[in-house]
Amino acid sequence: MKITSLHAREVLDSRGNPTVEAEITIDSRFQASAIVPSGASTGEKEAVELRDGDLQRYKGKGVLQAVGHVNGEISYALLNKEIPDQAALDRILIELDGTPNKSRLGANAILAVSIAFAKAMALARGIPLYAQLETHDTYVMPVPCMNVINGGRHADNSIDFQEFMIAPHRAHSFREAIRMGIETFQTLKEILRKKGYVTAVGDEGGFAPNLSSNEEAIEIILEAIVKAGYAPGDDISICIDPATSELWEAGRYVLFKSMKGSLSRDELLDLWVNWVRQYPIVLLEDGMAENDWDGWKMLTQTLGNEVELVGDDIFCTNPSIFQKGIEQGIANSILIKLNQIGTVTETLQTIQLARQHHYKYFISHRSGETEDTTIADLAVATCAGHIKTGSGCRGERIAKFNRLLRIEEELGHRSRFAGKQAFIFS
Ligand SMILES: C=C(OP(=O)(O)O)C(=O)O
Ligand SMILES: [Mg+2]
Repeated sequence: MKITSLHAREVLDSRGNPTVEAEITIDSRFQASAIVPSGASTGEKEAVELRDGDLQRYKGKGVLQAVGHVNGEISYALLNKEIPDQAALDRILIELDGTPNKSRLGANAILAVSIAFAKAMALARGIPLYAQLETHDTYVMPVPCMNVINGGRHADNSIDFQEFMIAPHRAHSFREAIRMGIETFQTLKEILRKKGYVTAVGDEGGFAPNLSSNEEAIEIILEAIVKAGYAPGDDISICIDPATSELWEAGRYVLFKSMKGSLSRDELLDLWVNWVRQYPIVLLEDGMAENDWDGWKMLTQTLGNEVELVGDDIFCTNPSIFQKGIEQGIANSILIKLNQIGTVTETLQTIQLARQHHYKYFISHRSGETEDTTIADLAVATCAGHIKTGSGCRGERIAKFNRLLRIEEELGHRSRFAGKQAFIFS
């Protein structure tokens, strides 16, 4: 296989910020493109997203340097060379960059090329992207964990915690799960409207009302589940990502939006214990901050046998940081975001590590997304069992749901819906 053309350009993500799109042609015939997403509540150890910093363009957020690296150095290294597979391509990109965090060429430049190559290889082999990423006889369709109430950095409202998701797990298929989730989402909208709350949405498409407390977010979602005709816990459970690294300040958790006060790690732990025992919560992501490893250990020791504890900011999809976390008994699940690490190969390595150590892995979008649907294929390819990709009213999130609906139809009897088993304690 030879890359016969490679071109990048600056396009926009769902927040209207520039991002990198790369277009690759293999053997002059197979052309594919990929666009990288972008986070807002990013982990400190994520691979570096290169931004121009030129305040005259897009308030410093342009990505022309990263685009230039694809069109210049990266093209020069790749064009017309024999590249047998993804691992070989990603090795060249990593070595060319030469830094531990992809800060020279930019993880946005590198990942766009890495994903576009995977797609072009799939075309060249005449197989779907999910089969190119991992080939199995049968696949697992993921439970869509739909973020129906947004807070934290993803919405200008009164809620401290970033994501309140519903997981419609008691379904026979992905198609049915989506219907259950959307019915609940639309019922939630009616309830919010009747209570006089705004029904405008946050970055990931969940509603962003000014609720009176963080608990009210859970209570109102439970009300919507019941009103939509489903049983909380049996049919639809709740997942939360409070994104607590954003709250961590001088050794305390500052709830700056709701109570203008702060909690110690023991107090925050108490809050999670109460919530997990009181509500049908099956998954808690980033329940402690990335720089609070002691808090994470306490959280895992206390709740690690009751609920899926997902590490996002603390692991950054990075196999060596994750390895350390495993050794220290932190979490029982890892969030997977391709752009936190910057290549397809390293993402798959991290997933492999999770499998070896019996951790769950949860595939995720970013709060700044695009029409690129690679994560839908990644979730199916790796039989991850669950995916979070927003809610039911923003095109860049719906694009992933629609891709999953098409994959399920295409696979027919070669797929089964994950159901509640997707979560570590079902
Ligand atoms: C998706 C998330 O948000 P962001 O993309 O802003 O990091 C997250 O924190 O899990
Ligand atoms: Mg998170």
